[in-house]
Amino acid sequence: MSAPYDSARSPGEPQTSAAGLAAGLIDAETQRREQQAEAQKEVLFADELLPGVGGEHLTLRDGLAAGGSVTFLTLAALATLDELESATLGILAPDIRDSFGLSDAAIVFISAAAGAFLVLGALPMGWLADRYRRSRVIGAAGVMFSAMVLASGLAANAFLFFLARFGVGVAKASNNTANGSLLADAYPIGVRGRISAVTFSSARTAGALSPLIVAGIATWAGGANGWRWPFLVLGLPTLVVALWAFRLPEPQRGRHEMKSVLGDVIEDARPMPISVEAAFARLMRIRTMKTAILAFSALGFSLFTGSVLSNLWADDHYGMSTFERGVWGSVTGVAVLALLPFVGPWYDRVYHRDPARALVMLGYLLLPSVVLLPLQWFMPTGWAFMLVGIPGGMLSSVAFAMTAPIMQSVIPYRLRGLGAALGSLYIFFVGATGGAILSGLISNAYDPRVAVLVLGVPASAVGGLLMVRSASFIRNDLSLVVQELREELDEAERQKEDPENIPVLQVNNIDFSYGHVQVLFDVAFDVRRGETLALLGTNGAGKSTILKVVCGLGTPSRGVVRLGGRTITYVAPEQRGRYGIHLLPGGKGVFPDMTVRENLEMAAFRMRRDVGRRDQQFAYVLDLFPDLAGRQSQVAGSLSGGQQQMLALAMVLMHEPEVLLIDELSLGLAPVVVQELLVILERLKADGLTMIVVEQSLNIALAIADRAVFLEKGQVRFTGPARELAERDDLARAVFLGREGG
Ligand SMILES: Nc1ncnc2c1ncn2[C@@H]1O[C@H](COP(=O)(O)OP(=O)(O)OP(=O)(O)O)[C@@H](O)[C@H]1O
Repeated sequence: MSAPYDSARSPGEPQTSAAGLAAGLIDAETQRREQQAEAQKEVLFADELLPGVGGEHLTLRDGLAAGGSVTFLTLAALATLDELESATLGILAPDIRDSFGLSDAAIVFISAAAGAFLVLGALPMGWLADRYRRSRVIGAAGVMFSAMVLASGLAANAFLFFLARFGVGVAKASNNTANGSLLADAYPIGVRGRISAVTFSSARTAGALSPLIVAGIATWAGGANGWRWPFLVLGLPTLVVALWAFRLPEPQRGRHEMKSVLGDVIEDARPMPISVEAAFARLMRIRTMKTAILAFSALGFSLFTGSVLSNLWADDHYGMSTFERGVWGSVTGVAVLALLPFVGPWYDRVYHRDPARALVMLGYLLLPSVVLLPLQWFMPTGWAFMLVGIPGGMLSSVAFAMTAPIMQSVIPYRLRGLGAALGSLYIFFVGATGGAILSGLISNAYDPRVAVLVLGVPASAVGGLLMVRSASFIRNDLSLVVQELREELDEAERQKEDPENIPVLQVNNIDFSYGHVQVLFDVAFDVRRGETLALLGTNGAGKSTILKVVCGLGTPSRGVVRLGGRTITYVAPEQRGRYGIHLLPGGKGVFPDMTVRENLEMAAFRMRRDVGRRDQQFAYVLDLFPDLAGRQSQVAGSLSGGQQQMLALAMVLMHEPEVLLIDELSLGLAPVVVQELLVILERLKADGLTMIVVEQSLNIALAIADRAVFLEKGQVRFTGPARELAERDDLARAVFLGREGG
């Protein structure tokens, strides 16, 4: 790779001075930034074309009817039953400690780790939710939850108890990921706020009742083993609901977005598996999502530790009794529950008119705490302290309840499970864990009040302001959702009209960035079966980057890659390899200390179980490269540059590629070697192989390519027959200049 080349200068005016070169580079970078700023500003569609915006306002009843209320009731029941046992570890800690002969530190460790397990489970659950029938994932997670809760009650020793709690945490992670994803596809966009509010209320109520129920069952059972009974009693109902969940219908992914934007639902009968890495790379490019996650992570610093710190302060500073603090906790809990029935419908109404406004309003719900917190913590009496604390707590909690609907609207529908997992990782690991550690340290060094003032107040301010800021991105992010859906519809229609003529590879509307630097802008081209396409362009134009995007080594921030009509944008590189996309990278691509034969055997590793096919492929490759056939025992590092390039090509061919991507075929090779390589490529072409060849030399490209794509500064400037490019003086000259300059 090399720095951008100033293609505007003519061959007669070489820029020899360092200052001239620097000026050229600064110029090129300024142009790129302008291009990037322009691309990011772009809001492509009017508000009423965005998913879930405009049109008729839906009642909750109509919304639920659209997806059948069974799904909602089952998932709300699961979330609620999960919460019913949430107080077990807290309430029963002394009994469990005595029963297993543990120290205080050990039981505290098990309780704290149980929270972390929930976060650990988010990733696998999200991954499963994006790949498989969600009803099965939810059913299996429910059965696992139930079994693990029962196992907690039956555990014979502390280690088994710990393992059971690990299972409970992991299984519970399905609530945020798989359940959320299923709800989003089961019910229309217009009721997401209300659905989330009702589920949240129901789970919160169960959470509030949990201590009472757990303590009640343990007391009723009595004795040294009384602590085991709450687990045994509360584990069973989940099993019944989980078995029922297996039967829930599986709605098509993204159907409500499709209906809202396209008025129609497109079937994707054979969706490709999604890689976690690509999904995360794509998700972190959704600016609304990124900012909202950061907002809630910041807020986590005050949200998760607020209650503990307040209780400590109420006890130490105001001398409030446990009972008084209990009453206060319940009043705050009830106040949140009282507000939720209003906030769900309110969110849905505002979002329906203007999604950006919904985010601004959520940000505003978080900001009053900036004033209320300091006020609360300097109150003269305990009761005043409690009373002033209630409104801030209420507002933050209801804003938190609306995280799910926000995420569901901006995350691409194929990535909902992993998107929710990413959100959980940030919010709980950064917000909750980071908040807990810092609050603990500050609180120990000073007191809880200092911890809240130093941490809680800025966290609320940052959280609220980030939320308000996220509002400025949502139109753009939703526009991208619309654009992707429209592209899918166009493609579905094209495939229906002409099913015989689907390009083997499609690259559509691709934007790609390295960090914050965007280097591809709206790149699009097709490759037909058996065709050879040359990718040409100035240095640094983005040719190698396109190959990375096609073979999965880079995830685009926008756009689609398809293989044989199937979307592979988020498919892992090794999986793409299995589907037939292979890259021959520029530079040395062999193991220098191994012999030629060993190199080829490494490449044939995949076929180790199919000896017949392996031998056949060996024969094919050795026939193509007779020079290598005679050097099989020679160490690869001792071959000439050209022979090494041939060996690298032979190794890629051992994988039986369907689409072969070749980066810089002729780089650093003598013309005579390049000629030999061209003869081989001709033969591969005759054998029907589809190829994309990145080339600096126009002559070489013209010699092998049927069609050419010319790139400049990350944009396609020309697509057409290769010989037409040769006639385009302006572009052809840039390639030659690039060659000279590179
Ligand atoms: N890993 C990377 N991190 C950051 N920037 C990168 C990275 N790789 C490439 N770039 C930049 O991305 C732009 C496109 O690079 P790319 O290698 O795709 O261009 P190219 O057309 O293949 O050029 P060349 O023929 O010089 O290799 C260039 O500005 C380059 O500096």
